[in-house]
Amino acid sequence: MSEQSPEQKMDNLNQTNVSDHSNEKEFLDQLRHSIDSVDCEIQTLINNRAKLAQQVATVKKEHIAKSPTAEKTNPIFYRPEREAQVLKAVMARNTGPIADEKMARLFREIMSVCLDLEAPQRIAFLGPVGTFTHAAALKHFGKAADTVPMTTITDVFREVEAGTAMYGVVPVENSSEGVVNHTLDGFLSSTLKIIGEVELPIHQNFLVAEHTKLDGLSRIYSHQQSLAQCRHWLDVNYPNVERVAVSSNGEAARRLKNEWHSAAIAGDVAAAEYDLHKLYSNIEDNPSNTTRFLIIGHEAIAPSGQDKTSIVVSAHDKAGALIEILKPLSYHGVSMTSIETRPERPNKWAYVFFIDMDGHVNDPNVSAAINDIRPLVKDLRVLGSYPKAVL
Ligand SMILES: O=C(O)C(=O)C[C@]1(C(=O)O)C=C[C@@H](O)C=C1
Repeated sequence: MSEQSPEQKMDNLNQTNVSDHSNEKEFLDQLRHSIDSVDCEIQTLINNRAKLAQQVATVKKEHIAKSPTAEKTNPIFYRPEREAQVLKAVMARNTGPIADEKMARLFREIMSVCLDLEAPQRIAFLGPVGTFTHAAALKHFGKAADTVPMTTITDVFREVEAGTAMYGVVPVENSSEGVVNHTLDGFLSSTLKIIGEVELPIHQNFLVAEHTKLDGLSRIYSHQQSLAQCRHWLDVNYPNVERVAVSSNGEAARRLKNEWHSAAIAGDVAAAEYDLHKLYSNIEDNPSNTTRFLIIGHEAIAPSGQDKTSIVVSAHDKAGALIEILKPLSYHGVSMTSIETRPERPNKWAYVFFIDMDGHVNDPNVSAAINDIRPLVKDLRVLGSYPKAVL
């Protein structure tokens, strides 16, 4: 009899049901044996994929070596547009039973390891360890990246500008709290580009340590914003326990190490990082609360097929200036996805507008709209075109 293909073996097992087997243990052994052989194949295939990524790395290095001396730079291994395409393709062809997004997360980690083989990536993020920005960095780059906490948003910009970190991750807006001014202002004094975005649903957990005495809780630590996001839940469940605002959720989680009478409110990454137990999950009053983060770096990113472009413009101080700026977008059929205003320091009463639009700066309608805006403003800078968040 000819050897069965892995697919045929799977079909046979799927068609058998437990009750057909007089010996349950025998069936379990058979299933586990099949899992072992599938694992073997997956492992070989992942290593094959990694070898291909290593070859891609060689091509990238050779390309730089062949370029004229004046243009010689370090090869760029991280390609966000390609990663976005890979993840979208994974989701599009997925047939289950694993959900599309969960399958894409598995591939996210495989690509993270492949990129690490090409060249380890050092990523600065607004720390400390265990914050939602840390979670965003891991979600975007995967766990193989070397993520390094920074104390302030300015430090993240500096670290990337200096080249000590290749990329940075900073929060830019929260669906209930609004924009993060420090991040927008960071772009006014930096030449760094936006090379990607991450959206993270903000889910809060009620965390305790192994040594916590639940009947003696006297303090709940968290960042002020997180305490506010869980106010109703706390009023119902712990109305008489003191709420203590600390500098970050990561710091709240860290404090439980030495205190038996305290709990913390923080996300999954903090729970894992400080080995805490999730007594209650998803305790936020608004379950659709989401934070958006930006990835900052030096390079311009090629189109992925589903991109966003961010610009910052410094408007003339005259009536109707903003209306004039927006007209070319509508004329060229470019859809604006957000606009934020910030004071243009040091000039008193002058403003800059941060505008996000659909499309890549290489798209003819986007570049035509930007070219038409230029003569209408004092200054215009394209902050970057980058793939829309996939996961
Ligand atoms: O396609 C590339 O340029 C690769 O380096 C390969 C690969 C991958 O593993 O698929 C790895 C890293 C890049 O960020 C994008 C994709």
